[in-house]
Amino acid sequence: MNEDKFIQVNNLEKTYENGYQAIKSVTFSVKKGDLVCLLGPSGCGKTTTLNMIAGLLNPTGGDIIVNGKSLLNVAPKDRNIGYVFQNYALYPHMTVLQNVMFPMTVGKNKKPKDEAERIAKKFMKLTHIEELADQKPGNLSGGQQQRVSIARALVQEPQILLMDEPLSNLDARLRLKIREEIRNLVKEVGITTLFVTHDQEEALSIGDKIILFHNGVIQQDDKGQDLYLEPNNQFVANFIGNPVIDNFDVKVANDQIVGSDFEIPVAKLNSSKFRSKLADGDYTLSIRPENLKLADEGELSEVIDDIELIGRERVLKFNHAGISQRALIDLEQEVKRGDKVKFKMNLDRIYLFKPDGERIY
Ligand SMILES: Nc1ncnc2c1ncn2[C@@H]1O[C@H](COP(=O)(O)OP(=O)(O)OP(=O)(O)O)[C@@H](O)[C@H]1O
Repeated sequence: MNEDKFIQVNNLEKTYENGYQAIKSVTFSVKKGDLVCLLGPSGCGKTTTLNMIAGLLNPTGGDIIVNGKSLLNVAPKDRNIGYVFQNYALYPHMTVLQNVMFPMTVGKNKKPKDEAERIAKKFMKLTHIEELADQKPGNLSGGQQQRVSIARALVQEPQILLMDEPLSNLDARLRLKIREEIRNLVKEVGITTLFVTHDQEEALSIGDKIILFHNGVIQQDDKGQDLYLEPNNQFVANFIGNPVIDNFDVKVANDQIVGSDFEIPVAKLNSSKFRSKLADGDYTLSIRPENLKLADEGELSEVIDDIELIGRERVLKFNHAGISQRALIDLEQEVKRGDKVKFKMNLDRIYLFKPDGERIY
């Protein structure tokens, strides 16, 4: 078995019975022990992919191989996969201990009671719910219920763990705490995990890598930092980053990039960063707000409309050719609403996208 391809998804497809193609030839692999996030907007196909791996849905094409073995003809209960749902799915009439022990009291994984209890307590310790053993789920907070469902998924020592938006029912502060706990836990247990989320910040903070979906197609499969710094296309550039990336309509002609009220000679760009030849035509020039610097001379002359404080930085908002844009600056720099300023673009950090989203620079 190749540890780099512990999970191998090959040309996976799913067309629902109504003819809707939710997954279009998706291929990716996951390294043993990694925590990989499936990220994307609502409806992009994350849950469909997870459910095919779990065996809750049948693919209409392709294959899913885990630890060198295809899962396609293996019944869901025999796949040895742990699944943590968004809504916890705990048994309300059972105590926490009974819930966590449950998978070891039925079917082929049935274990003697004292052994089941010992294993349950081991995972309850890891998920910090030992003191809740005799409580019923109805008496627990959302975060505690989620810990119970994670402990219950882990007791069978599954070969992989699937988590579908496990934090979405928690408040913002608890989400931050539990996501750290989940990352520490899966690393401690060493279990290969697929984690579905629509929250880019969550994915960037916990994923060893991120697979970004849109319309049933993988847009980029990379480390978080690479999605941020080297987006494959316009969708990735727009989806990743907070505040969002600035986009300017430009035309390339006569070796100049011409926007509304600014011009950049193509010769000033870094020739090693072109992915293909820059033909004349329409493009979007994109730049992250932190790569616009206040300067005495710069490509953009703007009036600041609004200023927003976020942590140690400030977001300056301005309107360029009818579109609201942003620059991110340090707190120390003096700027007020209504000020006329100039921004210099870091030309090593701009992107040029064709109208179909393909990245050229
Ligand atoms: N049983 C079904 N029949 C037809 N279409 C479906 C069915 N289930 C899901 N879909 C469609 O397939 C697409 C992908 O759905 P999926 O649930 O995988 O998205 P998702 O990325 O997990 O989104 P969310 O975050 O909203 O759950 C959506 O457009 C959805 O409407």
